Amino acid sequence: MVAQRILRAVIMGPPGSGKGTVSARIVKSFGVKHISSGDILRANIKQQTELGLLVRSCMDQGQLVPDGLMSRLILKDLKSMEHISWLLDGFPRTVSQAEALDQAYTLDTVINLNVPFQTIKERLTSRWTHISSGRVYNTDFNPPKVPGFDDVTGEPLVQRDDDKPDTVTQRLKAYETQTQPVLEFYRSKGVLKTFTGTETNKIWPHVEEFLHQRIFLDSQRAA
Ligand SMILES: Nc1nc2c(ncn2[C@@H]2O[C@H](COP(=O)(O)OP(=O)(O)O)[C@@H](O)[C@H]2O)c(=O)[nH]1
Ligand SMILES: Nc1ncnc2c1ncn2[C@@H]1O[C@H](COP(=O)(O)OP(=O)(O)O)[C@@H](O)[C@H]1O
Repeated sequence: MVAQRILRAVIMGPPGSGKGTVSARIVKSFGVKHISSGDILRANIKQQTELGLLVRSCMDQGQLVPDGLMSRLILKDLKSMEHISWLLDGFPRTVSQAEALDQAYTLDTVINLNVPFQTIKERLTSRWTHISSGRVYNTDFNPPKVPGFDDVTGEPLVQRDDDKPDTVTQRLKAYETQTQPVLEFYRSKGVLKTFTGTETNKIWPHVEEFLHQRIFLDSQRAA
């Protein structure tokens, strides 16, 4: 099913909560454009752009990239997508970023994946990533068909530098102090929808059902 109207959505949750995995399913079911801030930054690092050189050390240390830079980057991208439904993943991550987004767009919904930190730590150390597409695998949960290689391109997979246990701890701290307040920001606007669990396969049917209803209700209202 393709969304009947332009959908403006954000997916949130701690690092490793399954944002990328759930986003891929949303793209497949609803035909929206997935915009992942982490994928955009990693592509810049890989291509050794000026931006890539600037953000590399922040990311390696599990710290957030400065707000102004991040907001300019994402809002510029969104400008070229006025008539496209999108799902933002990894942005906003601070209240300042949420305010910058709020000044430019009204969101339909914010999907929040609430997964315990202990579950996350185990997942991230076994995450394998195809950097240029953002596709993620996991040695237990969704292993690639050929170990170490991407299913679609056959290119090698890598373990992200920031998925090392120490850096994961740093990223979870950054999430608690800087990103959790964003949940309150969206709760007060009435757009936050939280899904709690430890397994993506159990969370996903609820997300899918919610989005079906959301899109259906909105298109009825617009009619
Ligand atoms: N064991 C397990 N791993 C999962 C589950 N859902 C996602 N993963 C894996 O956990 C890691 C983090 O998921 P990802 O979607 O990249 O999370 P993000 O950091 O929030 O975008 C990846 O290696 C996924 O393949 C799950 O339900 N169980
Ligand atoms: N909106 C953002 N603001 C600041 N830094 C960001 C943002 N998005 C991504 N980053 C940087 O990129 C890193 C990786 O982000 P991401 O790929 O979204 O990780 P994960 O999905 O595992 O949480 C973050 O730890 C941070 O350094």
